[in-house]
Amino acid sequence: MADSGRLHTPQEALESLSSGLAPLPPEWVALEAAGDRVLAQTLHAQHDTPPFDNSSMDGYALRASDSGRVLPVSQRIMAGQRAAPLEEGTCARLFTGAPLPEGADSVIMQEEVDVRDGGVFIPAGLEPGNSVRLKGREIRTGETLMSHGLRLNSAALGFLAGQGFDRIPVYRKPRVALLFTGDELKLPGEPLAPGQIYNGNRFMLMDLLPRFGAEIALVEQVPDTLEAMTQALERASHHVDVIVTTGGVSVGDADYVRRALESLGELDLWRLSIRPGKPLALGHINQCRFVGLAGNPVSSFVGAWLFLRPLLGGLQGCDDMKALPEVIARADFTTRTAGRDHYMRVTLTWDSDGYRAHAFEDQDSSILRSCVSANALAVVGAHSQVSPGERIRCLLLAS
Ligand SMILES: Nc1nc2c(c(=O)[nH]1)N[C@H]1C(S)=C(S)[C@@H](COP(=O)(O)OP(=O)(O)OC[C@H]3O[C@@H](n4cnc5c(N)ncnc54)[C@H](O)[C@@H]3O)O[C@H]1N2
Ligand code: MOO
Repeated sequence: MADSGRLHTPQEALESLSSGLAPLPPEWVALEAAGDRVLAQTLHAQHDTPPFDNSSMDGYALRASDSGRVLPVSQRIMAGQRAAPLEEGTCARLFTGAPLPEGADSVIMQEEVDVRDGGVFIPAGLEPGNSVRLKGREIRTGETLMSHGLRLNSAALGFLAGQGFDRIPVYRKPRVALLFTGDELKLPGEPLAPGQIYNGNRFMLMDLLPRFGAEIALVEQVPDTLEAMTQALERASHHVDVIVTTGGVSVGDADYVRRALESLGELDLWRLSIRPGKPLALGHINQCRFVGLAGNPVSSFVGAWLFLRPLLGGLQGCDDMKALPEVIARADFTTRTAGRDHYMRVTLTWDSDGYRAHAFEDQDSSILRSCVSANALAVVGAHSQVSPGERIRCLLLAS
């Protein structure tokens, strides 16, 4: 049972989330579907890359010791062709990526030669190895190609393709249920009656969580009753790895989420000493993790970056997602905080003095506009003051 009396630190929330956290089972996926997935095995090079010595220039291959004279051209080699051994005292016309013929040890680019009747004049002093990309220069057979836990970016996919991998072992994506509370919520396209608003969190989280590797398996608008929320949580807990709710975790008369959770599982922690996002609730129903984000859109947004990203990262076996990258920036604003640490939405720009942080003027947790241009969260401790030019810690919003 969570201690409802005091506010918890973000560190305590992260510790609660990481307790018993293990990657989901691995699965094999096609290379083209492996972008942003996390490697479930360390992979080793299956062959040397490049697989053969080849030219890095359009030009001529020769024995470096033959430079300083006119050499007849004995063959022409395009990329993708097989080369014959280089005849003594000749050169081979070849192009970038073409295999170096056996016997040649050097390439000269075509701009540096003089093509004459009967051959090509090669200036003296050519060094062996010139403009040659040696077999295995990038990686050799058996060397570690990529380590378990790496999140695969576009370059990694290209590199794996270069090694001939067409299927990749990755951790299963966490399946997430998104449950929205709030009888005032409608969907864009529907008319708004007095007192109603559109469900912005739905579209924000459906876009954001897949960027953290989640598969959105269920999206539901739950009526504001204890029974409806209990039933929705119960149903979802059988189908997903993580249930995310927004709204209904504070102290209002319609805030049923915690009670519904406690009737089915455990509330591990409730309320953080942060702004925005104070009423965050963490818990579980059997193996299914529960994260109750505060309903204010900025509270949901910030809570997703600070707590759902590391949780989803842990379920995918990715250590890099445990914490957001940090930089120090100079504040471009003045602020004074009360009793909670403030995660201010800022736009970082770079100038000759380093990073500069511009804060959106209205930092209320209902103002999602403050997040639209934000690329970082500036962390300002409780009971403190920031003046322009002061150095502040900023967490980069890099998924
Ligand atoms: N007496 C107190 N009142 C409140 C406290 C408190 O400590 N004592 N905490 C405040 C803080 S801080 C926050 S944050 C909010 C969060 O409360 P809930 O998580 O219960 O959220 P709701 O009350 O359901 O909604 C808050 C606000 O956000 C709007 N909302 C909700 N869902 C969505 C959505 N999907 N898309 C767009 N907007 C949404 C909702 O209409 C409310 O305006 O509680 C404070 N109150
Ligand atoms: O904690 Mo609430 O998110 O400040 O408004």
